[in-house]
Amino acid sequence: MTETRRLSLIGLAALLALVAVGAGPYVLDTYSVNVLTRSLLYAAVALTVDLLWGYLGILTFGQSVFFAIGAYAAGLVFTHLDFSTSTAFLALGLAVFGALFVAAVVGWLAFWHGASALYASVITLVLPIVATQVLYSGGTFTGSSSGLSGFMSFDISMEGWFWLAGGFLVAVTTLAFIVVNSDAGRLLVAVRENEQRCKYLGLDTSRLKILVYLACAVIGALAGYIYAGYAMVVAPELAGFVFGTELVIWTALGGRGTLLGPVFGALIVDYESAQLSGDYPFVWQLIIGTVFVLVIVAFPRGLLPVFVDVPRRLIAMVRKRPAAPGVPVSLSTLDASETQGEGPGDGPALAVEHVTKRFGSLTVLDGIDFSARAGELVSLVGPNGAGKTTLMRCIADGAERTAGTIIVNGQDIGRRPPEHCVALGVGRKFQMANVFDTLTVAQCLQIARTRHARPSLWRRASGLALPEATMHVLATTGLDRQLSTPAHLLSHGMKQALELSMVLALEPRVLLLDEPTAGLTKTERMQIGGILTDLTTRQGLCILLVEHDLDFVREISSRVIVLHQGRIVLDGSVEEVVQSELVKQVYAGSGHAGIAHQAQGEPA
Ligand SMILES: Nc1ncnc2c1ncn2[C@@H]1O[C@H](COP(=O)(O)OP(=O)(O)OP(=O)(O)O)[C@@H](O)[C@H]1O
Repeated sequence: MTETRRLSLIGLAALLALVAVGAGPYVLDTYSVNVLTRSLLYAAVALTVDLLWGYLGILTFGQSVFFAIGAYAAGLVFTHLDFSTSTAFLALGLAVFGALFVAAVVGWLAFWHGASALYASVITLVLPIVATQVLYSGGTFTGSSSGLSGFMSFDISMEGWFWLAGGFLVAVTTLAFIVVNSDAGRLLVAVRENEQRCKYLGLDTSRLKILVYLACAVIGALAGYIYAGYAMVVAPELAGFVFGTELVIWTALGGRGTLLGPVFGALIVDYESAQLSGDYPFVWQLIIGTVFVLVIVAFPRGLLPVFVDVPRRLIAMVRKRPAAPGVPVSLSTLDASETQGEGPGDGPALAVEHVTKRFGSLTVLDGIDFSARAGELVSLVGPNGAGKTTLMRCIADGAERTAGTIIVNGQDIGRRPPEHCVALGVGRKFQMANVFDTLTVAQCLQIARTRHARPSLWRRASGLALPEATMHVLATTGLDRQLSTPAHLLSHGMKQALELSMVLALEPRVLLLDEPTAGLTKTERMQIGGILTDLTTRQGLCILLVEHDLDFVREISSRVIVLHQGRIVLDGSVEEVVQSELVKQVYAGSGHAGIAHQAQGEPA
């Protein structure tokens, strides 16, 4: 399907939804129109819970607070300053800026560098409790536990409020649908799936989370503002933990990560709750709770995925092949002039000076000193626990080391986080293949190019230009024929190759590879060896390689550094290392006789 056709279909669906909203007051009774107006606004807030939880992986109980900020901005202004056109705009401004201010403070606290998802959830859990207490203690200003009522509002009919609430919901849902399905929206899934990989691809995930959180806060506040105008009553319960949790329940019930699921979940459950609370005032909550438990036990992904998956599987069975996820992407090679060619000049590409790393009283690295030039492949070998991976971590993340200096391309990395080290030219491949499992090969590569090619907020690109080094890996390993394959279906070797391609797509000048051949077949090892040699000799990359396969090290290294108990015991040519008595003792002493055996011509 072409992009134009896809966007036209979304537009058509939005138009049909607007027609349904327009027809609502003519086919529904007055009671239903009244209740559904509230449900439509609640559904818009449930949508923000889905964006944060379903797409970004942040379980939040605090979205009720932003709804209440919008509602109270209107309630307070219309109560204390009377209603007029100017006070209506004042209240709207207060709603938006109040929500932005609170979201900025909470977002900064919840998503600062290094904060875990649990930490963010706890903060959003505390938020409604604090907000409710503030409203309770506001005396006559906030109306305390009774809230505010009896204020004047917009002169709009009940049908008008229904259309306004419905139009608002259709607008935010359509917008959210377009954004989450765009190239930029895919970043949300990438962060949810593997935030660490995102950071090491140079993406500022904290900033992305805060931006989405701010947008969700504004949507919640606007819904609250409309609610106050229509209901003409606001109460502390709007900011409460119970409402915040209900939003999460509606999202889970409808199907998180689907947008439409939470919208319908909120509409149906809120509307039915209103009906049941009238018909069965003492047991309605028990009925709703029981249904929720049954649905979640039977359909852990919620209801919408069930309705969507069944027809999708039937179509796939008829076609006798699964539908390929995402649009087909065609690859092209970036022109050499378009790639970042900045090297370190005459100096070393990487300089490690007196680097020390301690975990409490345990010193894992002790005064490491070495440098490496562009075009050099330096292998880091040593027994298990020598500190090789820790040294890689210190080079790729400025916050890791305890002391010492690391200079990349002539620039001190200081205490910079991984995403900033990427900008200096560091690319890190992890020991275990670290990719985005639910995304396709092409989508993983698109995410890796985000730093260089800003993704669209509404379109999905059908072409992807990659640096020559990445194209070389894709062609050599055959990954270029599997662009539509989800990463979790790839073999171990292909996943390793994909991660290497992603790191090379960053156009690094210093490439850190932690056991890239672990678990690979002999053929795959030879392929990777050829690629690494090519990267150093032809592309001029500086590669630091951690490797246990000493045959492999011998074949491709320009230099070998031997680490033992956190210190460099030898830094020399392959032959020097192989001949070294000290190195033989290091390996023999630790039970790893690899180098010692090889020096005597025996297989490792
Ligand atoms: N987070 C941590 N807390 C405490 N000790 C740690 C931590 N991470 C690593 N270590 C210790 O640091 C030492 C070096 O670990 P590291 O993983 O760097 O070794 P390595 O040379 O890469 O080993 P291998 O070849 O087995 O991967 C080990 O003794 C390890 O137990």
